[in-house]
Amino acid sequence: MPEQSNDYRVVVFGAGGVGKSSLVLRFVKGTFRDTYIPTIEDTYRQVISCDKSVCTLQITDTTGSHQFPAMQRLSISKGHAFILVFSVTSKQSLEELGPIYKLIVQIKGSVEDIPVMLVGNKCDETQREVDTREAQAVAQEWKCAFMETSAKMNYNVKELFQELLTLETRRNMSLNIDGKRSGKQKRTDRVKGKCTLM
Ligand SMILES: Nc1nc2c(ncn2[C@@H]2O[C@H](COP(=O)(O)OP(=O)(O)OP(=O)(O)O)[C@@H](O)[C@H]2O)c(=O)[nH]1
Repeated sequence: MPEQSNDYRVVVFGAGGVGKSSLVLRFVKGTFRDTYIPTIEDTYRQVISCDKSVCTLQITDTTGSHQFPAMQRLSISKGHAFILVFSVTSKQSLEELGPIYKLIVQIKGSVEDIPVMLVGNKCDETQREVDTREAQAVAQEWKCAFMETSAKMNYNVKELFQELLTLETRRNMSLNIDGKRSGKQKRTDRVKGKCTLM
């Protein structure tokens, strides 16, 4: 799918089977499947309203299997916002996000300038390995937002993408107020004004 210059690019990372594709498919198509089909990489587009115009949310669902470091770096370089997904049923899936978070910081400089959401999916499951407080503590340490979701029950899915846009809107506003815009920040400044899902 060709990229367009006004695309706002969101990249979804996380270990295999945590529910990345399920979250994206629930959001974009409103569907959910119980069967597990591992993803190589898929990209979806969703039109969103930005102020008085529209722009496109481009969502890249990455593979949960081993992704080549060069591919990971490329996805991060091109991304404007990131969703880091783990499953609340797997502590290991939360731990596996550590290296990807560090790579984002390394490539982007700081996560304070870009919207990053830590997401605990499968919160409908009762057999938890990660409780909410534990995940909140990680999010605090990483200076990013946190949300629990269930792609299965359609819980907090739309809210997750809306929150990401709200973070971006706030970031733009604070940049406007400060009047400071470095070249790097300007590159990610794709959506303007108040952005909402259509
Ligand atoms: N209970 C529950 N199961 C879910 C949820 N989201 C996804 N699943 C199930 O978890 C399995 C894996 O979901 P996927 O969306 O394919 O996971 P993924 O992270 O995209 O996996 P990879 O493509 O390997 O990276 C599937 O069987 C889904 O039905 C959820 O919110 N709750």
